[in-house]
Amino acid sequence: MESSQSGEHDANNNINTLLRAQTHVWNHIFSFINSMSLKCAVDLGIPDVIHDYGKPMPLSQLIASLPIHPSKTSCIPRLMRILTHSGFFSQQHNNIVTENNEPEVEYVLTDASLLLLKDNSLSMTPFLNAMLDPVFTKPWHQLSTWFKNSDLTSFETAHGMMVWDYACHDPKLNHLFNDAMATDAGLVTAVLMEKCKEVFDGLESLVDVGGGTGAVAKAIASSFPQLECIVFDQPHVVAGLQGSDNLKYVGGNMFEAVPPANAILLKWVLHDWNDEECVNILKKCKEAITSKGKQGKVIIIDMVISENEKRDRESVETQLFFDMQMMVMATGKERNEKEWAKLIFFAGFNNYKIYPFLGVRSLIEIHP
Ligand SMILES: C[S@@+](CC[C@H](N)C(=O)[O-])C[C@H]1O[C@@H](n2cnc3c(N)ncnc32)[C@H](O)[C@@H]1O
Repeated sequence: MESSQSGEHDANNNINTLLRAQTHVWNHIFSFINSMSLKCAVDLGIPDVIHDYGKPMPLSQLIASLPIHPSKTSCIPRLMRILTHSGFFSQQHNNIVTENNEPEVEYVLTDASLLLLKDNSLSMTPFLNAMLDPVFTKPWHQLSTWFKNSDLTSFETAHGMMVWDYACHDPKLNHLFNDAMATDAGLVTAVLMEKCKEVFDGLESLVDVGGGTGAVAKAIASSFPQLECIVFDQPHVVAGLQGSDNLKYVGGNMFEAVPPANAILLKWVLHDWNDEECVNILKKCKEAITSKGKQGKVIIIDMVISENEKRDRESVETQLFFDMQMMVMATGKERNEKEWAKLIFFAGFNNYKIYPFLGVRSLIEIHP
């Protein structure tokens, strides 16, 4: 009797384990539904519509305000349900009833959807638009093919050229990508000014290498009016951009030469490149440093991957996502401290200091 009961118990356990495993597999197969539902809500302007309403927005008002076909109205609650589940909206129940006397839900924004508002200076919408553009999602379908061929990146397998060449030849992608990068500047510079302003103290000149359209350098130049800033990037990226009194744009190739300055900033640049390429970039930066002592430095802003369980699960996942993104789109990777130290010393620098103040990223200061 006892053994038949324990046999039943084992069978139940087995079934539960299998059902849980099945759910796990389904959730991973369908992970893209999170990204695509979010993209749809942003395309429809849902965060802005709720924000402009100025108070918790009843579902019926939301539906009436959206540019959708009348046949789709019953689908909006379903879109809102998954995005509420994933933390982009939250629901309030204020005893409001619809015309049919049914309880009506009201929606408010969360911290995450505030970051998707069009007019928020920290808006991440351009980043979402670029990363979920078919040009950037197509290489994921080629990933296993890439593992079997000799192409440098899966992006190359999908598009026949490297991402930087694609951007050079396609002005639409060039803008999409540059705007995506610029969205990151506001938050990063706010944190820099708050938590490690001393890194910029005493500098007379700074070059932001791979500085894109200059969003970060502009913020630094306005916080430190005595600092001469240069945004250095590929010619097609900086073409036609206007500088200011203490900021100018220079086009060039960081593998050939970097304009001279006390300090060189490399934000979100080295993770695009493999170790050998990084050492070459760092050597060019070292040659460009004009100042001795603690003013002469390279300031790197990138991830330092955690080796142990110090980080929460969501941050670890973000770092792993970025690492895969660098493998698929470029020749780069996200690095742990040991890997950073190796690059830094190989390029001829003497020491480094990590400021872990930037969420999943860090500032690494290195001296010749
Ligand atoms: C990931 S983006 C980072 C942009 C910016 N630093 C930021 O954090 O928003 C990398 C930048 O490196 C630039 N880049 C790529 N190859 C380069 C080269 N050979 N010389 C100079 N810049 C280059 C790209 O044009 C792009 O703007």
